[in-house]
Formats: sequence, C-alpha cells, structure tokens
Amino acid sequence: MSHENYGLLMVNLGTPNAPTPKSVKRYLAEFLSDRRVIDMPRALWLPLLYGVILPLRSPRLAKIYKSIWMEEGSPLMVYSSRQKQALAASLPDVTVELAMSYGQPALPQAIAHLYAKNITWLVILPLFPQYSSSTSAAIWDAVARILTDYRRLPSIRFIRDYAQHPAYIAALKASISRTFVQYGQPDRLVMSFHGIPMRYVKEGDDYPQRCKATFQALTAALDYPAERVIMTFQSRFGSDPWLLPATDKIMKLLPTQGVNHVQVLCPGFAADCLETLEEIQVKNRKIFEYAGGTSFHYIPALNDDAAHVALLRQLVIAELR
Ligand SMILES: C=CC1=C(C)c2cc3[nH]c(cc4nc(cc5[nH]c(cc1n2)c(C)c5CCC(=O)O)C(CCC(=O)O)=C4C)c(C)c3C=C
Ligand SMILES: [Fe+2]
Ligand SMILES: [Fe+2]
Repeated sequence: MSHENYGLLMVNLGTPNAPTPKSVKRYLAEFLSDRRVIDMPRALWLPLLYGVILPLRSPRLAKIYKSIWMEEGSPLMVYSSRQKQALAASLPDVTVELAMSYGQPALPQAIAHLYAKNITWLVILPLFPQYSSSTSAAIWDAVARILTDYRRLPSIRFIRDYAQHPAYIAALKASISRTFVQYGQPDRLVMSFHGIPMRYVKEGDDYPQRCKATFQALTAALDYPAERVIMTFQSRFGSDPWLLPATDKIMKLLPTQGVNHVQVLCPGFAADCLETLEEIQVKNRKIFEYAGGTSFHYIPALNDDAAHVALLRQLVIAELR
C-alpha cells in the first residue's frame, strides 16, 4: 500500500459566471492579461485591452454566451463539473478538484482545498489534449506561482498532453462512429483545432505537431478514407497571422468543390463550449450552407462520455505510485 495521499487537479480554460457584459468583461480581462496568451509588451497591450477590446468585445460576446447558456450555467462549466463528478467517482482514493485557469472555480481555492486534505502527491491534469504554451504552460505558471505561498510542497506530476494516447483516439473514434451511424458517412470529415499565433510556434511551441499527432493517429484508426479528412484551425483572435488553414475558409471553399455533406469534430476541446457550440455549430454551419453545402453535422466533444472518463482515469492512474 502507498503512504501517499493523492490529489488530482483538473484544469480547463474558464468561462464567465454569467452571460452579462460585466461578467464577460471580468473573465476576458483576466484571460487576456496572461502573458502566455498575449505576449505583447504590457505598456502597449494593456491600453489596447482596456481601451478598445474589453469595451467592444464584452457586450457582443455576452449576447453570444446567452445564446448557448444552459439552465445550470455556461456549457464549459456544466460539462467540466460532470467530468469532475464522474472522474472523482472512478478514483475513490484520490481527492479531486476542478479549477479554471481564468474565472471560477479559481486555482488558488482549488489548491487550498487540496492542502486542507493534506495531500502529499499531486497530479495536475490540464484538460488540453494537445500541449500549447497558451494553455498547458499557462496552467504550469499559475500553479507554480500559487505554490510560492506554501512551505510544504507535494510530489508533483504534470500531464503535459495526451494527443495520441490510444484511449483518447479510441474515444474520439467511437464518437465519430456514432455520428456516422446517425447521419451516414460525410463527403469530408473536418478536424478543427483551436488556433494560436504562428509566431508562438516559431518561438518553440510544438502545438501544431501535437495537433498533427492527433489528426494522424485518429485518421489511421478510422474506417474512413484518409484523403477525405481535413485538419483546420479555428477561433482566430487579433491581427497576427494564426495557424492555417482556417476552419471558416475551408467551410466556404468545400461546397465549391462539390462537397455537400461535412461532419466537424473539435478534438482539442475536452468539453463543449462557446468555440464549438456557437463558432462551429452555428457560425461555420451558416458559412457552409451559404456557400451551397446541404448537410452539416457537428460531432460533440467527449464531455462526460464514459470512454472519456475512463481515459482521464487511465492518465491519472499512470502518474500514481
Ligand atoms: C483548446 C485549446 C485552446 C487554445 C490553444 C487556445 C488559445 C487561445 N485562445 C485565445 C483567445 C480566446 N479564446 C477564447 C475562448 C476559448 N478558448 C478555448 C480553448 C483554447 N484557446 C476555450 C475552451 C474557449 C471557450 C471558453 C468558453 O467560455 O466557452 C476567447 C473568448 C471568446 C472570444 O472572445 O471569442 C478568446 C478571446 C488566444 C489569444 C489563444 C492563443 C494565444
Ligand atoms: Fe473544492
Ligand atoms: Fe481560446
């Protein structure tokens, strides 16, 4: 028997508490002030953020959040809570906490809760299957900063990513197969990942390689022609060049090439959120249909699927001793 007292910290990005301009502004201000997300010199960025971006974007974004809001809250928070409940139930010997990089539940509180349980062994699980400096490293930074407040550190295991873990690929494959059964095989299967600025990649972020690892492993696992699978990047923010090809450009292009039926999967999102439920399922569907496409289906995120919870459990168990 181990003498360790295990703790698990699950971390996703974060989302506003309410679909209101005030709440969205508070969330965006925290998110977009992180240097891992926007690395411009503060003297240039903060006036732009507070003077232009927050006042313009917050009210507009609040309306979009309102359109996807669920009875229990923001979809990202609702699905993340369900994941946490299910994972905690499958790991009875581990104290499980859910935190968000930005907004609530906040990381300092989650870590305080783990300390209150006297954990000696901490597994940090960023809910980002593909490593990026803008997401996973931001979690590392934040945890390290918070731990400066504590004298006694636990042993720490940081799960960098799980882009090609067999159980992750299998869970995605099962989800795709369900959609194929429901709607038939599409002319194209689009795997849309969240983009990042190209410059971050030039400076060493291996995020696109990690996306490619998922894309290749999943394409190879499917009973579907590899030449009909496309990898794209979505959610561009700001005016710097981002990773290409852009999901919306491809959606506009495909119908001109005789593609009438697409299905879209967003493998980089562990839980459905604004970027999948609105940007893909609503906006990109419209783009595809205006361009002449007739059949568009969004394949849901793994959320609290049993296969997803089993994968997350495997990731954690592998880090315990
Ligand atoms: C899945 C991985 C993600 C990466 C990589 C990522 C990088 C990244 N994002 C922004 C800017 C924004 N992202 C926004 C929303 C958002 N982003 C992710 C995930 C990744 N981001 C998620 C899960 C969400 C949804 C949150 C929700 O509440 O549902 C937003 C806010 C929405 C908007 O204003 O459009 C911004 C802004 C940058 C700049 C970046 C890499 C540098
Ligand atoms: Fe807690
Ligand atoms: Fe993002």
